[in-house]
Amino acid sequence: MLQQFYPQVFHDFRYELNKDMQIAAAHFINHKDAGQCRETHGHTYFINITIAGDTLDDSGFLVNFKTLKDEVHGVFDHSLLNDHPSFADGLPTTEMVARVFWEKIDERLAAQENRPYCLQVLVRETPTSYAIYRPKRDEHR
Ligand SMILES: Nc1nc2c(c(=O)[nH]1)N=C([C@H](O)[C@H](O)COP(=O)(O)OP(=O)(O)OP(=O)(O)O)CN2
Ligand SMILES: [Zn+2]
Repeated sequence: MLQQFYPQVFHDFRYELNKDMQIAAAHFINHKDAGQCRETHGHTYFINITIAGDTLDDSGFLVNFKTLKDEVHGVFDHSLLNDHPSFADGLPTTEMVARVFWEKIDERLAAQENRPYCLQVLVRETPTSYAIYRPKRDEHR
């Protein structure tokens, strides 16, 4: 599958993991330049999340894969993205979706003692369109 090709992030952490998931969600882009996307429509979003760190927790996990699924799928699956406060500006574009997912994941990871980092969130909105959010080094909490 095309979705199984991922752009890589270069880093020097000891461990890296990747979590894939899909969510079904609707959105509309509230902007004059959005064309047909101003109307509410749905996508199956394909998401790949890259986490890295030097230390594992006492279960031997960098982060539990389930934690990542809970933060994204658990919150956004089968929803209208525009209804979430994170998209109050009315612009749940692919780029913004990737950034919002990164913010939620990074906040959760900041609470872990072993402190893994989310280095990349890839969001594929259609078979021909995807966006990536990669934080700047000083952007982590
Ligand atoms: N930079 C962005 N451009 C567009 C976004 C976006 O989020 N960021 N979104 C849209 C639409 O919401 C649409 O869902 C995706 O657009 P597009 O890739 O053009 O969809 P198609 O399936 O029609 O693509 P084809 O390759 O032409 O079949 C628009 N732009
Ligand atoms: Zn769309």
